[in-house]
Amino acid sequence: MPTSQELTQWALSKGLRLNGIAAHNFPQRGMGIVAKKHFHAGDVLLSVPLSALRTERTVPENIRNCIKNISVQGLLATDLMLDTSQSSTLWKDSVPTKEDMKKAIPFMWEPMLQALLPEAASKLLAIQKQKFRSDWDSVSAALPAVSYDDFVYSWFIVGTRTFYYTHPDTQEPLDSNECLALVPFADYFNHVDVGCKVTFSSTGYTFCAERKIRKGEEICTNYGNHSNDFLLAEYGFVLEDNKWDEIPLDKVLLTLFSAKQKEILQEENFWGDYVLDEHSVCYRTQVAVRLLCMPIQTWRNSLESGFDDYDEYQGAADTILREALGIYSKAAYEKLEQVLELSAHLASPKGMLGKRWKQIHLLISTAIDGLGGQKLE
Ligand SMILES: C[S@@+](CC[C@H](N)C(=O)[O-])C[C@H]1O[C@@H](n2cnc3c(N)ncnc32)[C@H](O)[C@@H]1O
Repeated sequence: MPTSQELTQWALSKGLRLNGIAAHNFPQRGMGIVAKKHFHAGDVLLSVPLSALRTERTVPENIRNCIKNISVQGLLATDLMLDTSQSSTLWKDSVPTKEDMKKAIPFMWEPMLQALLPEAASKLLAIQKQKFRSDWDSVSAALPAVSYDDFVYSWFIVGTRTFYYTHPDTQEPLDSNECLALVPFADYFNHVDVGCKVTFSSTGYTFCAERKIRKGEEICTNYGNHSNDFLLAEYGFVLEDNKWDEIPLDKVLLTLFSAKQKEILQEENFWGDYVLDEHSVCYRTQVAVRLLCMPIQTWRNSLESGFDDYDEYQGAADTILREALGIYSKAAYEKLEQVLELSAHLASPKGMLGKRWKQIHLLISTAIDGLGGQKLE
């Protein structure tokens, strides 16, 4: 693993401007960025010129031309995998190893562990599998000597480290999933729910302090307002404190509605996408559940005038929610028990899955308590 000084020198040689920050190894999080001095809100921490980026256009033509129908992530991964240039060795040596990734990234887990993922993470995994399969088909057809294992590793190194990027010449981008760039050194920033300010312009990326930062503190960015299920599936970790966390409720709620009620909710655009966050169930959920306890015309009138949280139907709506959440809570508890039975040699996935199911169980229990229900085990 290169030293912090070596990485600083390497970054400077690529034209980056570091203002009192350095790469640093943090326990449980791998490489991150540390403040070497005090900062005030608004201070510039790091500037990265466009010339330092790895984008679709920096991939050598011989690679670009020989692979058909590949995503930008797949193309960057192929380039990274085949890159033996001296100038990127140091950065390549600083990113997590294949073994680290195998422990953290659910895509690389064995099916028995994948089956223990929460619903939202599992759905994301299914999408990844489809996207990866398509890229792998294209790469293996063009470059038959490439190893599957190496490509999976590179694909996730890219997936966990890219920033939103569009070339200055690009008009309106069609698909934001294809607007990607690797930003070496800046990709050492770890994630928090509210991170330092990142701006992208025609000259590159600028990272600024969003608050006072003390010397010695870790400085993080925000990869997006993601739930912990998203972070788990896409990045291989979950946050302890995450103001954006939420869990889907469709599985326990959709079955409660009759065909007629489903039709009404679909007509009014309130069918599905029900979620629970750390405060309460979402507005969509409240509206839909009211349909289960209100006369249809009263429900329609309320839809126009706005639902009053404390009207005469609140108690009935709470009872329905309490029962549905109770079922969810029991299922979460059973999953947690299954996770706790996993063998000790699976410590990393076991720890992460256990943490996530505990968080889910707590979210549900807190919501039930908020409805006046009994505290759950
Ligand atoms: C963009 S990289 C950040 C640098 C990375 N830590 C490294 O060692 O190179 C994203 C990866 O860092 C790790 N990471 C980022 N934020 C984290 C956090 N808050 N807690 C634990 N791991 C985190 C995850 O492994 C994630 O896939």
